[in-house]
Amino acid sequence: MLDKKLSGAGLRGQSAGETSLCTVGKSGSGLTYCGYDVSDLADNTSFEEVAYLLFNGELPTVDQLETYKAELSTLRDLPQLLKEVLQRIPRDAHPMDVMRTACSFLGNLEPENDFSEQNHAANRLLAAFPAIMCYWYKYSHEGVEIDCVTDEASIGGHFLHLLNGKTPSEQHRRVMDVSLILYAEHEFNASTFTARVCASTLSDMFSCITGAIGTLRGPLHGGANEAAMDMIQSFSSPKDAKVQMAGMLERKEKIMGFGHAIYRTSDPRNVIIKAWSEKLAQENGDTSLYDISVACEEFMWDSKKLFCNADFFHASAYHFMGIPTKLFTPIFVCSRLTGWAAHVMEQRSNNRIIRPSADYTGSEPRKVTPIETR
Ligand SMILES: CC(=O)SCCNC(=O)CCNC(=O)[C@H](O)C(C)(C)COP(=O)(O)OP(=O)(O)OC[C@H]1O[C@@H](n2cnc3c(N)ncnc32)[C@H](O)[C@@H]1OP(=O)(O)O
Ligand SMILES: O=C([O-])CC(=O)C(=O)O
Repeated sequence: MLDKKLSGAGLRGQSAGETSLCTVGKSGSGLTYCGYDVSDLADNTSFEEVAYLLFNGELPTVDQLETYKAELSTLRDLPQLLKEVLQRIPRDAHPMDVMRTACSFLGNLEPENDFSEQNHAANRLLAAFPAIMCYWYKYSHEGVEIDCVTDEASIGGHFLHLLNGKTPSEQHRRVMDVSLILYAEHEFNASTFTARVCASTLSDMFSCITGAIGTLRGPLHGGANEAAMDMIQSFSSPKDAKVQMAGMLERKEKIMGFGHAIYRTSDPRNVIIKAWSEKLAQENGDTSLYDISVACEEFMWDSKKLFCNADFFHASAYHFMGIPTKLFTPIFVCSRLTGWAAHVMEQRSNNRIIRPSADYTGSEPRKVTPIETR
């Protein structure tokens, strides 16, 4: 929204601390990680380089990257006890609940004993999340117990390989990589702030990340990409999309994948993932979903000056790669974990317990009346 107010409820516009990890919505450059523009990172780096950057403050050299990727590869497999827990989670469970439970359970099996283990804990989750998601999905939906290890060099390729049981195309690998880069970090968003609040009590990494997953789950945050997909699929044509969306706005319904708490006129990630969605549409011979998505974008801008956030064109891009809609938000977890963990480390490095105050709006002081006379 052009006249968006960066103040008021929801702590909007208030500084809640310092970070050297990210800027969001600063004039000139929309989104930066450790000083690098996200579009530069999306064009010229891999997700593992971005993870390294967020955890270490600098991009890796060739040798550092090779060592880091080799370390991550050794951390991909899941302990048998975790596989057994995943087998017991029903097919109709929400996949974000699966991620939340698995993260918490891994924290029981391999606890972070002290903060010197924080990088290992973060890397373990980063390496294991794709297998957690795919192991549960394939077991509960297809009765298949997958091997959690692949020879894929990248996390994005590893995920696609686990999901489809075969080597992904170069294009799909690259789209996953870009997607994971785009979702990696976003300053004091709701889930990251949750992680920092938890970290500020000196809790462990697994608790911080488990809390963050629960916060990302909601449709106003990470859950929007799935909700956007359901909506786009319910439209039969670009014209139908515009008619239906007009009705939704009239009924004051929120349209998922549009608007943002910080950006006012555009989300810098949208143009990047939209371009990939278009390429994938061409590859798939799609003649409706991409055009419908573009019609939604035009309609929302023309009627409400609301723009697509990162989630909107992720929906069609993931769909074109054959990813089931219910896994969209868990993929977001695989990526944002890097931002969450980096913020946990940053909070720990200069900590004071996060404990704001509230403006009281309740009743005046009063006396308890005996229960029989109330
Ligand atoms: C990765 C991410 O987490 S990105 C966000 C993903 N979430 C979504 O896509 C959900 C849909 N979007 C929204 O609900 C909101 O835009 C949020 C939660 C992202 C931001 O919320 P806010 O900062 O409160 O929004 P903002 O101040 O811009 O809202 C201004 C007005 O636009 C309306 N508005 C904002 N977004 C939308 C939307 N997607 N559909 C319809 N109306 C909207 C608000 O209802 C509000 O109207 P009002 O003044 O009549 O109450
Ligand atoms: O910053 C926010 O409020 C939401 C978010 O995480 C993102 O857009 O990636």
